[in-house]
Amino acid sequence: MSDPSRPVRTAAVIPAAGRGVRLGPGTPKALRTLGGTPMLVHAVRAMAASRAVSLIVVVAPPDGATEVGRLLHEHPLAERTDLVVVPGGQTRQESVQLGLAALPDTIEVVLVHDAARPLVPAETVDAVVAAVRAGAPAVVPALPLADTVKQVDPQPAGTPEPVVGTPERSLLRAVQTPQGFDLTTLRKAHDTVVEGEGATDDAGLVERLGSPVVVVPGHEEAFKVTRPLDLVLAEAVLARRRATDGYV
Ligand SMILES: Nc1ccn([C@@H]2O[C@H](COP(=O)(O)OP(=O)(O)OP(=O)(O)O)[C@@H](O)[C@H]2O)c(=O)n1
Ligand SMILES: C[C@](O)(CO)[C@H](O)COP(=O)(O)O
Repeated sequence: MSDPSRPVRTAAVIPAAGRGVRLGPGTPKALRTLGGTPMLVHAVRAMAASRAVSLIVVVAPPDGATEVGRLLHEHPLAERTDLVVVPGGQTRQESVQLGLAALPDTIEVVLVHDAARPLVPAETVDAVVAAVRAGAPAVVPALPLADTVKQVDPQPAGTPEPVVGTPERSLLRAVQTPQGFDLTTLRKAHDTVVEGEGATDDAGLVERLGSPVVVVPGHEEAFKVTRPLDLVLAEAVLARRRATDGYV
């Protein structure tokens, strides 16, 4: 177990290079506004709200790094948090890899947080950091499922899909971000696991190395803005926070 009084340099990589196809046509998802403020700015503030995080690397749309840099300049953070913007790639995995490449070797713990989860509370971020600092090489926040899940035999659109199984729901968790890692472990995972091997999150890459991954409690407000209805929910959560918590 590490000495909790020793400062551990912690960074956050925020992949924000996706287009947001499922949200519908428009500007890249991370730049769409929530309560008048770009989703990305909310996500950056959520990471900076954790006192552990001293560096944030934002991975911008490949042709949008200058615009994102300008935008973040207009929404400055407290002085204790450094900010770097790098251009992203064609897939989330590639974008995270580009973000990791921008981290100095002095960083020991890295969080990877979707720009598309703008409302994650600071307590969730801190719980992930604490679990990595306590010795887990990979930590994911997650929640139990509300729905029953069926495994199907996929068919072309319009054809009913035969059910082939019903996994035991109590054993399943819906995984969120930020996911936290010992930086050496995550770099090794990204260097080792080839794109397209089916990992849809960073912890999935670490699992493929055979390294342990643990779950800590996630939060309902850490949901991913994926489809139009998610934006409605996000606006409502934000309005409630602004009315009750003085959130900006
Ligand atoms: N090439 C990509 C693709 C995704 N992401 C980021 O990964 C996070 C999670 O992805 P998701 O919510 O699925 O975003 P999109 O890929 O933009 O969504 P869609 O699949 O609907 O286009 C987002 O913050 C997104 O910006 C990224 O940095 N680079
Ligand atoms: C990383 C993630 O947010 C964990 O739930 C998720 O896998 C990203 O989903 P995507 O739709 O594949 O970008």
